[in-house]
Amino acid sequence: MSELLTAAQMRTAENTATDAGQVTGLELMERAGRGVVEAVFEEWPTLAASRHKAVVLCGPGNNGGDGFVVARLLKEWGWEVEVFLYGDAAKLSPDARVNYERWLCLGTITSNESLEGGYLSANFDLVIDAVFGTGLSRPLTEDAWLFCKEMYKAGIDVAIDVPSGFCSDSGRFLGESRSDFEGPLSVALTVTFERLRQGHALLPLAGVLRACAVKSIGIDQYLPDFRRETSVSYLSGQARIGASRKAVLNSTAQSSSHKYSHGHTLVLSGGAGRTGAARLSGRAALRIGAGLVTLGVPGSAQMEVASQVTGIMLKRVDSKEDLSGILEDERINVLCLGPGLGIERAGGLVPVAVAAGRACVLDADALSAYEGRPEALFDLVTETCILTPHGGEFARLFPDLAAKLNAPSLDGPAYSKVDATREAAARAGCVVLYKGADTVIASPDGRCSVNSALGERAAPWLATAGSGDVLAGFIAGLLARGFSPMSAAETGAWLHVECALSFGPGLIAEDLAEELPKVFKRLCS
Ligand SMILES: NC(=O)C1=CN([C@@H]2O[C@H](COP(=O)(O)OP(=O)(O)OC[C@H]3O[C@@H](n4cnc5c(N)ncnc54)[C@H](O)[C@@H]3O)[C@@H](O)[C@H]2O)[C@@H](O)CC1
Ligand SMILES: [K+]
Repeated sequence: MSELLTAAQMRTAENTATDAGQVTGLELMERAGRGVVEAVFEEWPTLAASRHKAVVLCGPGNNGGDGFVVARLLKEWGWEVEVFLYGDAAKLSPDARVNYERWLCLGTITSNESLEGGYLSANFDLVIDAVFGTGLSRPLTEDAWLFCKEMYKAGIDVAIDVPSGFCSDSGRFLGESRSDFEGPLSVALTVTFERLRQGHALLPLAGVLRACAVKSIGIDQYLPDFRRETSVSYLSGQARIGASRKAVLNSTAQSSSHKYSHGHTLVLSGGAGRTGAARLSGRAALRIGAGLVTLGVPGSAQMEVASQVTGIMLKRVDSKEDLSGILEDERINVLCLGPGLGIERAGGLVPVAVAAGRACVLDADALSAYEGRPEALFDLVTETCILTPHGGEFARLFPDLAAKLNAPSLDGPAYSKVDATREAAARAGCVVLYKGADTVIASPDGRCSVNSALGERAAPWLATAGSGDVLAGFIAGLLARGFSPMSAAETGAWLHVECALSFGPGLIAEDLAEELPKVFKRLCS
């Protein structure tokens, strides 16, 4: 269950299932409502044991329909339930209408005038959001916002499918940000169906969700064929590291093969006083399993680096010619450039490094050196390269994509970080890893993954100086071990978060690579 779905993919699956006569929309709605109640009792078992008071806020579409089902089921369970409706009951979608009428056999619809003045927070144990789901196609209208705002102010306990107002493909709140609500936005439990939606893994929505439950509504067989290139994988949870990757990682701890059979990574360092970043990358590459790591250092920094490293070799690299000379050694199969490299030095060395045809991680200054002339970089790089920009570097290389991503989203589905990273990879012609707590990795052929450090994998302490240098080193080390660029980026990013979670708060960048043995031991046991 590691794929993320777009609203369109889910809708297609639902339609295929109903067109095939396997199930009706009404039955799917019943299963969805039942799934929500099940998830609530699983999350808070004490709620199942006694009577409580719930309020369900329903919208005009099928999300609202799910809400009417939940209201009925909780009422039948013995709870006190109130229901609010946004919109005109006469215009409800047909399935929602059926469930609205079923609800009216058990209860009433409370007038929306009661919503104001803290009514929700004062009167209910559980506030359930069934206003809008995956059908939200435009920013909330003013009256829709007024309705939803009361719910946000009270704090949403349960959001059905997606918290209302957020786009389930992009994780973005549609429209301009609301100056009349300052949050904090937080949703205790979000219940969705069959798979997480893409937006559940992306910021800002992913930062709002405290827990997500995924419930089956029996249409798994109608979901897209995830072996196709259009799917987006979700790298989260303990089970996300595939058997083959695990085997290779396992061998890093046990192998008796010759060091050169595990690859040789060359990390290029900046000058005196700026060598720490490359040292972090080098150490990370070594820890993750590169057989050998060499730091390419300018003469002025040789003493500084020599006094700091053990287990890593040093080579003097002052010029392009020095680098070309070193690369005559064909056992060097990976280069890592950027951390602490300096813009000027990067501008000189990147073309030589990339032209050597080895696998290549380009990070930090190796990317910033191409600000204003990104095409020059895209002309150079090949499919053996990986670009690992953070937000600022991404905007330097892909200013138009960054602008699209940052512009207010006026239509759903909104342009997402997945869209931007995929476009970037296609344009650059290589794997792009767009960093963040919601790291997105895309390859030029359209394959894409999201690696999350949010929700159950939240590791805010990972946002520490030097953390990105370690990630570049992890990826370089995995490339040295023979991982493909996409696989190296995915596995490196996943392990990066695992190390942070394993270490916990107080982490500094130096700790990340040192935590790897513990993470490997757990993975391989
Ligand atoms: N289609 C199906 O078979 C199933 C759908 N399910 C539920 O149905 C939801 C999707 O249902 P819908 O496609 O009906 O969409 P929604 O219920 O999410 O919203 C659509 C309704 O909201 C209105 N609307 C959209 N944007 C608005 C805005 N900015 N301001 C005011 N009104 C706006 C639309 O006019 C429409 O009436 C899912 O999220 C899920 O909860 C589940 O019941 C499972 C089965
Ligand atoms: K909702």
